[in-house]
Amino acid sequence: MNWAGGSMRCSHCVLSCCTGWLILPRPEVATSMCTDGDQDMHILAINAGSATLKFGVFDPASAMPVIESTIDHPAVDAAAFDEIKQQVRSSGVTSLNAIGHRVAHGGPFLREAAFVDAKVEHEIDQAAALAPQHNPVALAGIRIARERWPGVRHVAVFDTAFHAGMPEHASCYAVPQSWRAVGVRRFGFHGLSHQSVLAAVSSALMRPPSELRIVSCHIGNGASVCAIDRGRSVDTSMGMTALEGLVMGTRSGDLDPGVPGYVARTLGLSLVQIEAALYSDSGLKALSGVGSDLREIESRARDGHAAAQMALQVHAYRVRKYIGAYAAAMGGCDAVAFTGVAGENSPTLRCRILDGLEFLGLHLDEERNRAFSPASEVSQLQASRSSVAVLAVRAREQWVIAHETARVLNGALSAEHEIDE
Ligand SMILES: Nc1ncnc2c1ncn2[C@@H]1O[C@H](COP(=O)(O)OP(=O)(O)O)[C@@H](O)[C@H]1O
Ligand SMILES: CC(=O)OP(=O)(O)O
Ligand SMILES: [Mg+2]
Repeated sequence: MNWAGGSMRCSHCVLSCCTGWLILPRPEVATSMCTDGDQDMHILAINAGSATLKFGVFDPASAMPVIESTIDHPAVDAAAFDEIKQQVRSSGVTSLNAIGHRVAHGGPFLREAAFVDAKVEHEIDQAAALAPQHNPVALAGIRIARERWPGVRHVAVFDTAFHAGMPEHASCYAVPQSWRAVGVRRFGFHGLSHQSVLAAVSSALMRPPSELRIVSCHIGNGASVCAIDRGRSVDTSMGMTALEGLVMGTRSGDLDPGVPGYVARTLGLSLVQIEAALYSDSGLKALSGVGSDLREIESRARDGHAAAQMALQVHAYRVRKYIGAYAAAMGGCDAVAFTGVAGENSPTLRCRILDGLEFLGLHLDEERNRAFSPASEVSQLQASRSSVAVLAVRAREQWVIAHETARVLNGALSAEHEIDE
């Protein structure tokens, strides 16, 4: 295997021209060719989201997972890890080189993937107030995994890292200096997903990241849009917390900052109650009245359920506004990409969102849109007359976690090697 400069390089992988960026091996050539005779490496990647727990075992030299699976509830507990361990065992993997954990918020100091030690654990814990639905769960996962696989190294991989270089005009809130001094600023999330969209779009369009202005839309239970300008996140819809931006399964997204004060005074709600309502009882769940699952809401809307139809319109309108705003932020847009479980699986969602963006030169091909299956990894969905590419991309967060974990592991191994010499 070719490891250079602490990041993975392989002559058979796509995007090898884009040194320094995530390189996704093409499935048809990656398996075995990239290993160059070295022993297989097995990395378990764990991605605890707000609605689902996804995991996979990867050999970082291969695009194909050894196993990849989703547990359809967000609980990260002993039972979930029994299930993971059992699936790892039945896949034939007998030992793991490392375990990578997705951690949503790295706080102000953790700007890249790192081994989990006491200091890193402390920072993840400190950032829990900024990601209350995610960081405590990730920490719980790290602690259970440490018990289940003693002796294996654990790496934390952060959603916020991809946005760490966001320009100040996008990361800054216009609030008093004393607030900014205690860390009130925008961070952004879903970085692993947006990072893999960048690689997939670049590969599909056969253009390097340095030539592309991409609006990446990650839509699952949590959802965010990212403006990726020539390889760099220059803005994203989530901010200091994962509450800002799009309408989500149970989260409100953007809100007039005057609302919390108003409902506190008129409804007598405490800050804790307001926060809980904005995280867990808002979004599609509040608007539709039939729960937070987009599949169910789309089905009810088809049957004429008025609140479900309204919820879908508000949801799509918010995404559409961000696409327009980010095209303006980047001075144009070459590609709009959809990823995340809902973004990949729902052609009607993509259609609703893009309806009205023809002024950008963006035209969807209905047939291609309907035909996309996440099994095909990435597909172009634009009509031939469209000057903006439209893509659906299978989210590869677990793969990015494994890739980053391997990078940290190999960095440490080569440092140990240098010391030995
Ligand atoms: N086929 C589908 N069509 C539309 N939405 C879907 C489909 N399958 C799942 N979803 C939505 O995706 C959500 C789960 O998204 P996911 O990205 O796994 O969640 P998380 O935010 O926990 O990472 C579900 O709650 C559901 O609303
Ligand atoms: C940050 C976030 O909302 O993540 P998820 O979509 O996995 O819940
Ligand atoms: Mg997720």
